[in-house]
Amino acid sequence: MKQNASIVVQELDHYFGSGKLQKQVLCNINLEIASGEIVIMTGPSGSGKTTLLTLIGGLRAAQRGRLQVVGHELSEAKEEALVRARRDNGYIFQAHNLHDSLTALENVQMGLEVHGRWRKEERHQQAATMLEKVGLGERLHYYPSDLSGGQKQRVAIARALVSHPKIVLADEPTAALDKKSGRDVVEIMYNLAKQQSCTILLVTHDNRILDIADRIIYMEDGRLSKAPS
Ligand SMILES: Nc1ncnc2c1ncn2[C@@H]1O[C@H](COP(=O)(O)OP(=O)(O)OP(=O)(O)O)[C@@H](O)[C@H]1O
Repeated sequence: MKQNASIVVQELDHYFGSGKLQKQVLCNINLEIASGEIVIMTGPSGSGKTTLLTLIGGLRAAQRGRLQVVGHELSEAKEEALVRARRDNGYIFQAHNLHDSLTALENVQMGLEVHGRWRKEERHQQAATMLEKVGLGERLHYYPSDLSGGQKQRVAIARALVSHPKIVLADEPTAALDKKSGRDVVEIMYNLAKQQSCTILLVTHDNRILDIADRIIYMEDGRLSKAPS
């Protein structure tokens, strides 16, 4: 194991269902991601990418194998430990998952509230600064319904990164966006992550953004393999 590894996965298997309906979706996954590394995971639909991402994020419990994320052992973690581990990560999904009844500023502040670490004025200030960094300084009080798809995804990025997480997990962050907005969104995410030395694991089918990766990994039939050239 490398000393500065922020994600270590060893001999990880995962199954859905039980009995005759049991289906293995991850087989013997071994993966190390260094701190600050930006890794893109590609592969056919249904190959297990989201399942691996959710296991690493502590969004579901690992069944077999070893999973260590920023020093936390998740393989045998109880629910409370998974909840704590989840708080330490930033998440960006295809559907931005913003609260429609909250403004951009309030949505980003929620990324800080879960930590209970900052006072209200600090949360306000940090969220506003983050929205300025993603180019939405003029839209702090807009509701998601008044923002474009790319702008909503930029709010989601600000929310994911405002607490300076060590890891950001992103699942198809550009899928709902046109080429230009998709590109803008990943470049903003890339620049912020590099400034904050944040590790990113990003799942995508979008070939147009592969160049932002330090490394590309490929999943096929539940196994990690070399990407086809
Ligand atoms: N909650 C679940 N219960 C049962 N089977 C599931 C569940 N979630 C995923 N699967 C199955 O596990 C396999 C892997 O799914 P997963 O979503 O991880 O693939 P993926 O590579 O992310 O696909 P896509 O690129 O389409 O998002 C698929 O066959 C899927 O149908």
